[in-house]
Amino acid sequence: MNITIVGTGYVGLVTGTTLAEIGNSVFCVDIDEKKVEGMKNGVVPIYEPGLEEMFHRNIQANRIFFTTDLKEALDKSEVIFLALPTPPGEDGSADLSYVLKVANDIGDTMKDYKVIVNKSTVPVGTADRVRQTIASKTDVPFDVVSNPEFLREGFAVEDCMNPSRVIIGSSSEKARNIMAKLYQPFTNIGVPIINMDERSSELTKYAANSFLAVKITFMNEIANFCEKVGADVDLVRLGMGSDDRIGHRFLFPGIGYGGSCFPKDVKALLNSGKQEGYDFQLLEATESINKTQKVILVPELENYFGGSLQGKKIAVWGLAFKANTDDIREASSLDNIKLLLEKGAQVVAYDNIAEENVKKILGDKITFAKDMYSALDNADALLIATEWPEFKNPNFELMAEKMNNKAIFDGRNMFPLELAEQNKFFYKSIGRKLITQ
Ligand SMILES: NC(=O)c1ccc[n+]([C@@H]2O[C@H](COP(=O)([O-])OP(=O)(O)OC[C@H]3O[C@@H](n4cnc5c(N)ncnc54)[C@H](O)[C@@H]3O)[C@@H](O)[C@H]2O)c1
Ligand SMILES: O=c1ccn([C@@H]2O[C@H](COP(=O)(O)OP(=O)(O)O[C@H]3O[C@H](CO)[C@@H](O)[C@H](O)[C@H]3O)[C@@H](O)[C@H]2O)c(=O)[nH]1
Repeated sequence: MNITIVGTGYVGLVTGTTLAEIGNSVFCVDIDEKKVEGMKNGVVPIYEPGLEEMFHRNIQANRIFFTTDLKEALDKSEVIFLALPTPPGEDGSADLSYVLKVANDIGDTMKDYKVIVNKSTVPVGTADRVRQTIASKTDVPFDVVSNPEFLREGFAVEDCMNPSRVIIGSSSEKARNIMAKLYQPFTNIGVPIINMDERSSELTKYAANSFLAVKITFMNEIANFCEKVGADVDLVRLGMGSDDRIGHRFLFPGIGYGGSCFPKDVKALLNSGKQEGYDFQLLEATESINKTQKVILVPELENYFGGSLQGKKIAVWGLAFKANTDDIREASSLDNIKLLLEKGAQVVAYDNIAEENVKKILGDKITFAKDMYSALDNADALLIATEWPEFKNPNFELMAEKMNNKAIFDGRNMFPLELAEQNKFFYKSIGRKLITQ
């Protein structure tokens, strides 16, 4: 099939590359000229495990193309995916200007029947607005489909190649048949297609993300309470998760959830609720708890240093909002660094993959170390903000040699408490206690 993808970010580029991988011809459109030029020259603009190899393979096979010209791509394709940003506006509502602008441009240029498939995360009713926008510009027939994306950053290629389900929100049988044909290589391997109306499909995406944000937040509260009552969250987590109605996933406590999706989507659903006169109290609480949780270790650091962080040198391991990505949107590391700087501390950070993105916003306010150990030179404490695997089994002897103080504040519960104790480190993690029997 010939496909256009509008927007080549995490969703668009990975969707485009994987659809090319299964044999389609894919035309990727972006307004960012530099990005498009780079991709034409083989530069992958984001970090996603497995993407680079697949990207080059499909360029070589002449199955994926890049352009800034929407019209050129539209003329060649029957199915048009929208993978455009829907960032939060000032009131938290999803900003639909990118999606509606492209809908408008499609209406202006479309010459024959198209299926417009929205992959962006959008509030209920957006498919209707896209339909109205296009219809106001043209008499050419078309259909609009809601097809929310559930990929996780860091596993985007794996998730796109092995989706848990494909949601198709459409009232048009013709469009549903085209989508079924497009996704047939996945249904073939047992992935269910769930057909529904556009509104239910749009809400499914917000409901799924908000539920996961609530699940994490609930566990963060349990972890905080564990500390009050002398329980260990790792054991509670295992005990709870073994009930398959609960499951083990997304029960890991830490310094809050971040990323480009959970914070934004919780806000957007809250805002949609308000517009309909519905008060999502659970989401209100989730948002507020997460804000506090993100910086919950800063007061601990202050206490450790007798109340002031003035002049203290704090090493931060990990800047990305989670491991295996260069994405720093709403990363807990940034909230912590901002607060540490406000409190007069100096920050030396280490994250090879996300460093460049942080430099763009923090510039010379902090310094960057070339490896995890040199970040510790004369550091008064270490704060771990991202669960990069390389932090799992560090060389404690080397750490002790480099640091002024043997103090670790671990926002991602990276290693067993026993390990820190054996190495005589002060070690504060989230909701755990040393079990000695
Ligand atoms: N990142 C994720 O993990 C993820 C997962 C599922 C769903 N989503 C949703 O998918 C959507 C896209 O997210 P993303 O993270 O890929 O965004 P992104 O910001 O990484 O990428 C968006 C791309 O769209 C381009 N763009 C903007 N206006 C354009 C226009 N008029 N024409 C062509 N290109 C244009 C931008 O230049 C950018 O390259 C959002 O609604 C998001 O909520 C994201
Ligand atoms: O047990 C857990 C699991 C995750 N997190 C945090 O939650 C955030 C989000 O993690 P994750 O869901 O793995 O990353 P995303 O790439 O943001 O993916 C989410 O958001 C995407 C965008 O909508 C959806 O497509 C995915 O299904 C959904 O998992 C990160 O800050 C993690 O550190 C925890 O604190 N504890």
